[in-house]
Amino acid sequence: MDSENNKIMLTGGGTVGHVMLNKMLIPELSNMGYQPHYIGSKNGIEKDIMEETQIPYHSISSGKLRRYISLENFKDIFKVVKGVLDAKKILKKEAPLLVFSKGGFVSVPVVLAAAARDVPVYIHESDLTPGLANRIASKFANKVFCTFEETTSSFTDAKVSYLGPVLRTDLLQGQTEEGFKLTLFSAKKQVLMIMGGSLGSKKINEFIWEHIDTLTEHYQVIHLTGKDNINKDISNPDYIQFDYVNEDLKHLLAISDIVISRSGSNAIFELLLVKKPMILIPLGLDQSRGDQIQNAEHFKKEGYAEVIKEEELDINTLRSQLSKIEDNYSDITYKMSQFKNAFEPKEFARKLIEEASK
Ligand SMILES: CC(=O)N[C@H]1[C@@H](OP(=O)(O)OP(=O)(O)OC[C@H]2O[C@@H](n3ccc(=O)[nH]c3=O)[C@H](O)[C@@H]2O)O[C@H](CO)[C@@H](O)[C@@H]1O
Repeated sequence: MDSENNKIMLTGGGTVGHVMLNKMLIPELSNMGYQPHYIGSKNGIEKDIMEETQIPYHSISSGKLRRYISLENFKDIFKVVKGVLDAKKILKKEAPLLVFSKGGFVSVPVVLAAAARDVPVYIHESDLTPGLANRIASKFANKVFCTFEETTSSFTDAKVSYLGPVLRTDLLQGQTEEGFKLTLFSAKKQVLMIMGGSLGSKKINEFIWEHIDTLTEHYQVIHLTGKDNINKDISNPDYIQFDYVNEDLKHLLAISDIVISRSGSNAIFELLLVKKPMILIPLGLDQSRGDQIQNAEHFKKEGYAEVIKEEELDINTLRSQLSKIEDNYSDITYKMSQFKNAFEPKEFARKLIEEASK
C-alpha cells in the first residue's frame, strides 16, 4: 500500500440505502487521518447527501442495470462504458488507497475501473440476497462484507465476511421531549410512525391518507412520506407529515411506539437498534428482486416484526397486526434488547483500513 496517499474513494448510490454507510464512514475516516472522496452519478440522491459532507465529489456517467430486456439497456451500455472511462480517469488522478462500494448501479463502473487500475475494492451488501450491482462488483472485490450471515453463501467467487449491520448509534440519543415538540403530540395516545423507505412509497402513502381518520382514533401518526410527497389536503391534529427527516429522526423514533415500514435493510436494523416493534410492508416482486420480502420474513422469523404483503394491505389486516404487536409488546422489545450484533461506523472504518493494510 502507498503510504504517501491517504485518499479513500467511496461509491454507491441511487437510494439512501446505498449511501448511508458511506456518509457514516466519512467523519470516522477523516478522524483517522484519511481523505474520503466520492464517486457518484450526476444527479442521484448520493450527490445531494454528499453535498452536506463537503468532501470532494466526482461525478461519472451512469446507466441502470435492468433485469428485463429493454431498448434502454442498449443506451445504458454506452453510459456504463463511459462511466468506466470517467472512473478510470478519476482513479488515475486521485490514486486512492482503496475503493469502498456500497452498491447501486453507479458503483459498477467504479469497481470495474478500480480493478483495471489495481486499486483494492471492498464492498458492503446489506440485504439477504445481493443486488445485481454487488453481484457483478463482487467478482472484482478483495472482500465483500455482509449484514446477514446467510448472504455469505451467495458470493461464490469472492472472499466474503459476515459483519452484521453497521448502524448510526446516534439514533439511540433521541429525546421524547424533542419528539413531542416537533410533532405537537403528547403522551395521551400511542404514536405510530409510517416510514415508506428513503424515497417514500406511493402505495403506503395513499393507504395511510385513505384511512387516516380511522388510524387517529387510536394513534397519533407520524408519516415520513418521501421527498415532495406531502398531502396538503389533510388536516388532523393527531397526524403530522414530514417528507424527509435527518437529525430529527432519532427524536421522532423516541416517541414512536410502533413503526410501519418498508423493509429496506438499514431501516429495519435501525428500528431493531432503537427497539421499535414493526409491521413491515415489503416492496413487491413487481418492483424489485424481492430482497425486501426476504428481509421482512427474516425479521418475522426472529420475532421482531409482523409482515403484511403489499397486495394484502387493508385496514382490517393492519388492525389485527397492530393488536398482535400490542398484545406481545414487552416480549418483542425484550427479544430486540438481546440483539448485540451491530457494528459502529468507527469500528467498521478501522476494519476497512486494517483489511487494506494486510
Ligand atoms: C427501492 C429500493 O431499491 N430499496 C432498497 C434501498 O432501500 P432504501 O434506500 O429505502 O434503504 P433502507 O431502508 O435500507 O434505508 C433507508 C435509510 O434512510 C433513512 N431515512 C429514511 C427516511 C427519512 O425521512 N429519513 C432517513 O434518514 C433511514 O433511517 C435509513 O437509514 O436499499 C436497501 C438496502 O440495500 C434495500 O433493502 C431496499 O430494497
